[in-house]
Amino acid sequence: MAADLKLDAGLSASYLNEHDGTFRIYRYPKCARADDYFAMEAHTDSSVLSIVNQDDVGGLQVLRGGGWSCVEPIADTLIVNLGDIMQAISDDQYKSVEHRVRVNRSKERISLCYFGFPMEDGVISSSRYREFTYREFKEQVQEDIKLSGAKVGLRRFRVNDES
Ligand SMILES: O=C(O)CCC(=O)C(=O)O
Ligand SMILES: [Fe+2]
Repeated sequence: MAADLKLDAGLSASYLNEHDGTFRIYRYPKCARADDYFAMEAHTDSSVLSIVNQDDVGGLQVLRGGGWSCVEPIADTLIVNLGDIMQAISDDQYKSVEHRVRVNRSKERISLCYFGFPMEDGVISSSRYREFTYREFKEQVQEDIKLSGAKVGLRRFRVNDES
């Protein structure tokens, strides 16, 4: 992808530095009222990319063509989701995928997720968004969640978007 986007070595290192990743383990308990709740509400990741290792229970869904598609578990297979920063550095060529996790009625689900983040103070340059650092992006996301209860994300930084 770095080659496709013609990023030089310096930019590749700043956007996807091997020291700027977070690893999370999730346990989603089973729930009899699986139709009433989401295990994780719809969102995009703030990462460059996210790598998910899900077990065989399923529940991850991605928004595709206006509808939600299930990401069926495939043994020994990782899922790579693109995040907001990849969308920005690719000038919207690659899209940050909206996804959510459904609750399972009878089985708990375990997933292992790795999030690759850019360097905190590396400047993200794009023709579609004003220049920002990942630190700024993260702080803005937190502020929006605090004020309105929801992430606004990249739209905040879009050139010519006052919302
Ligand atoms: O557990 C999963 O499969 C996805 C988790 C996720 O989307 C997230 O942590 O951002
Ligand atoms: Fe996510």
